Amino acid sequence: MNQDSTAWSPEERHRYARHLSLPEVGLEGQAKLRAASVLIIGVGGLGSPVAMYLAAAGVGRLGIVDPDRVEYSNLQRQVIHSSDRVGCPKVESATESITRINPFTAVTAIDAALTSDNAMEIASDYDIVIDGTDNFATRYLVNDVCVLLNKPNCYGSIFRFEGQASVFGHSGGPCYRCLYPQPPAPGTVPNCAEGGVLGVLPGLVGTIQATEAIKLILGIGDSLSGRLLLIDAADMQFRQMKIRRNPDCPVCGDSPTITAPIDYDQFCGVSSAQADNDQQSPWDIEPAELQRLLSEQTEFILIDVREPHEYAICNLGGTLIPLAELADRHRELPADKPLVVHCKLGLRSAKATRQLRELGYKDVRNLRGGIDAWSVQIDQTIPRY
Ligand SMILES: Nc1ncnc2c1ncn2[C@@H]1O[C@H](COP(=O)(O)OP(=O)(O)OP(=O)(O)O)[C@@H](O)[C@H]1O
Ligand SMILES: [Zn+2]
Repeated sequence: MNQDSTAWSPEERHRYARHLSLPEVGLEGQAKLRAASVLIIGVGGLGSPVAMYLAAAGVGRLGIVDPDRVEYSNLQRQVIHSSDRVGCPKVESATESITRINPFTAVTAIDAALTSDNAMEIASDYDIVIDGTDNFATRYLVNDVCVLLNKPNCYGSIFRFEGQASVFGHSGGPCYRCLYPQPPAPGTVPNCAEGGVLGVLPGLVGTIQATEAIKLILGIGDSLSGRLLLIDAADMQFRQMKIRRNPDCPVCGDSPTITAPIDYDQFCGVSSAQADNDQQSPWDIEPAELQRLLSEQTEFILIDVREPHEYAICNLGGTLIPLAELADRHRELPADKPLVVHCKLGLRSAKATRQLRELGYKDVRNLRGGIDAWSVQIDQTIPRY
């Protein structure tokens, strides 16, 4: 404990009054909270409620790490940020909010990504780590670092209406790798940007992560270590699954083979997927070239393979045939005219382009980077979503 636990200002006593009257917390517990330090990786959907509640609860020192800037599309769920902070570094915006909530909480803001090179050094300075990130490479990194440093990892993840939470690497309990030894194949699990997410869901999951951290600090209750909580917000069902430590786990098992952070992009196949993505296909068309075709009134058919609800957000006026319907509806398309296919980011339309070529359409091209690239490079009035 880095402070005299009996020295409390009148303001602090007043601020924490409802904790002080709770026998499980009291002055002793509040002193534990004040002496504690928690590292929050990512101040997005999950990290927002985590940081706000830990600050409000009186955790003495918070570290926040995130390389991102606040965007309008974040504000539907990332409640630590506000409209006037769009464009600001997320850690800067979060620091302001935390300090406004509780000036007794010290904040270390790191405006950078947690990587294999910096993670051990950053995490070693904290008692507990909270994973508020949205990608598999970082989840495995956070997991391994926590196991290697023997720090509990309060984990949460969200997708659409569903969430998960657990505590990994705590007093002999399992780790994330014990539960998921292998990452999913790249591109098989859509992220929130592609799949969408109910705005309130990270509030639900993030507050569970914050609750687990507070319980660990206070040494009360039964933590989620060894249990995976599965939340379905649509039906409001909470289920749990027992998870056990895997003695063959490469990081927390009996004979670990991972003794330092590895290359997580490579482990998750991100680097090769990125390389494939970066590699220009001979069937690609750049936004500028499509713009030229449109302005020269060249005869071609523009096809949008997104979903109707995406088309309603913004469109380039193309014919809407969602990718899943293409096999049935391709006959609507003329076989003798050039086709340009697009979607949001260029991945679904790359599949559609392949599919149409296999079906015998000879002149089919894919808008590289999708309507998102069009919005950035050609027409900023088209909203990015
Ligand atoms: N390696 C990392 N180190 C630090 N922060 C990370 C890392 N990887 C991801 N993050 C952060 O985790 C946060 C996750 O938040 P969230 O999933 O709500 O989405 P987002 O990336 O802001 O939103 P969207 O996907 O809709 O654009 C983001 O702020 C992101 O920058
Ligand atoms: Zn493990």
